[in-house]
Amino acid sequence: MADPDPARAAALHLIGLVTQGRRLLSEVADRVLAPLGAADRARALRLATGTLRWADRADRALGPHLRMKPWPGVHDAMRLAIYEMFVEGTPHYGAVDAAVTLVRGMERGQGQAGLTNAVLRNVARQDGWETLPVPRLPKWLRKPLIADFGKSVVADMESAFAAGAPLDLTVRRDAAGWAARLGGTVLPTGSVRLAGRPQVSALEGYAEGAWWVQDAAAAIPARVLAPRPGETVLDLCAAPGGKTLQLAAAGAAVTALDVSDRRMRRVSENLARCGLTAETIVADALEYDGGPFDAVLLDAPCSATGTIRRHPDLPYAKTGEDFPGLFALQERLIDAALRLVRPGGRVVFCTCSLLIDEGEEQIRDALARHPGLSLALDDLAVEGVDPAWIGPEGLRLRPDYWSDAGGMDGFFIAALRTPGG
Ligand SMILES: C[S@@+](CC[C@H](N)C(=O)[O-])C[C@H]1O[C@@H](n2cnc3c(N)ncnc32)[C@H](O)[C@@H]1O
Repeated sequence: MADPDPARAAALHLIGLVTQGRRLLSEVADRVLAPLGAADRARALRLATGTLRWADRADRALGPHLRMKPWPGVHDAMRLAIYEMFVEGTPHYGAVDAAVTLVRGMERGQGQAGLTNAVLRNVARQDGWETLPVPRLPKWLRKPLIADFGKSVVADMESAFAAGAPLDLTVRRDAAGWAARLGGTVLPTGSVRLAGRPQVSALEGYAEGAWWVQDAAAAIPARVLAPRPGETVLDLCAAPGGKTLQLAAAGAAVTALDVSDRRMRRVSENLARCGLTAETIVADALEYDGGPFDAVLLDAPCSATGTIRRHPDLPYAKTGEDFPGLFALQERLIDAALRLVRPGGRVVFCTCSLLIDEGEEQIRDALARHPGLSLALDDLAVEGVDPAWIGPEGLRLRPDYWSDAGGMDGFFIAALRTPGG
């Protein structure tokens, strides 16, 4: 029996941890990929991510050839082979043989190898991959999104998730110059978008911190906060620090706080690379009592459903069961942010979520809880933001916006003013 190719074996292991173990790739990838060399690590991650991105369409291709659902591990091996054949263009016999080898290596897998071979050969002979529907979100997420946005918008979001995400950079100065040097384009909001998937740390400007990787949508909250030089700004959930860097680069006196010591080290590394300074504090925001600050940025922990373009594992790893706990935490974090800002100060609340419970609803509830708190909708009209994206509670960014230019992460951003001052 041929040995399985290590990158494919690691990819299948990762896929199983997501689909059966309900773990996010970000939680398990480092450990699973550690024994591999750099090239195999990158390939395994690409195969796992791509397979999960296209798994729903692979299941449609498999449907006519299966009388009953295969074992979960066998099912994932079939999805991997189908992804390789139809998306990566791997020669069919190679992808099928690799899947059969992987299945043979499973406990009691000998008996499943024939089925895997027969089914995959049938799928390989079938035309029409491109005409199958765009991969759909699972019901637990699709249903609430349809209730909030309608079927056609959700279909557009699903197309954006299938398309994946380009690499966006926030540059400290001279966006046009860096776009020209790196072969990218300047987006309407000022981020630089690169084509392809270059190795980030090898690009010109990385080592000296002339720019950092940050999705174009994720760069907007700090622009909405618009810190002035010398203002005291608290970045309340700061790690890994993309927004801290923006605030510090604008000349604010930044305090960056996060509950995670490990993640906070990333903030310090990022600040050091960019030659920027901020006070860094590892603490629970709910217990922190510094300040008061001129402004607070609260990028709250959330479902991260706005980032599925880059994390197609999320719909398979999550079920939505743990989200109500996040909604409650967001509410308490908003109250903490309002306590830490000076009277008449600014609070920008944001989440990389598509769920209105983590956006519009949070703001409606906060306004009801805090008499005198007001919205500063004008602050949301930063350069490049389409006014049509601004709703009564805040700025709703969707993955299907800028679809011709590569989309953006889903985000909700609200600008609040405390009374007094
Ligand atoms: C969405 S991420 C922040 C991303 C970050 N603002 C950036 O731009 O790179 C949410 C962060 O909230 C932190 N967090 C969660 N609960 C917290 C709490 N109670 N106090 C402080 N930080 C918390 C997490 O550790 C995580 O780093």
